[in-house]
Amino acid sequence: MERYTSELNNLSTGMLEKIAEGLHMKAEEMTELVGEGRQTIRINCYPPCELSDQVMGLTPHSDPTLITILLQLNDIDGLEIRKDGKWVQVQPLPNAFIINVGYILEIISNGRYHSIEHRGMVHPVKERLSFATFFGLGLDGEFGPAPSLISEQSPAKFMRVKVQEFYKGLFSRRLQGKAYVDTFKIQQD
Ligand SMILES: O=C(O)CCC(=O)C(=O)O
Ligand SMILES: [Fe+2]
Repeated sequence: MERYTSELNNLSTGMLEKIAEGLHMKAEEMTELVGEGRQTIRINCYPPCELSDQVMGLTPHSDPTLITILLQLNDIDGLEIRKDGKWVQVQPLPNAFIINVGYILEIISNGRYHSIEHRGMVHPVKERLSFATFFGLGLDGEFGPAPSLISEQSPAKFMRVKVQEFYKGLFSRRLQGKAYVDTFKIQQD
């Protein structure tokens, strides 16, 4: 477990560096924004349910992370993402991770990356297990769109927010689609 979490930490750091490069952010900016980051893990266990077409395992949401690295432990279908308004199944591939973009990356990238709305469905006869490793921010400090991505032509689309307030606000509301990120949007006219 210790090895898994530390390897995944390296993987997420490497991915965030590449994402920063792709966004043409200043090289150190992502490292400074993320600091030591905050890694948390959730193991999801969805028992089988005969009425699988009438119940939900995990309600639609986006993760409060920069990125989430998801492992479908026993390769059972169930993860769905919302694409163009429709729910699309994500087929588990053996020995492959699924990377989800979360709210924090959406805000830091000033909306260039979109957090992905997803949900967990249950299987009629098989138990489903998934292992989610979340990469968020340490509780001190604040974050907002990366300064190097903001200009007169490309103004900030999101407000800056204290990390603690961000998490506090999140946990005081119901898990509900992507609505939370919208509360940080700056109205453009
Ligand atoms: O079970 C899954 O595949 C998704 C889990 C998930 O979205 C989460 O833990 O945030
Ligand atoms: Fe999730």
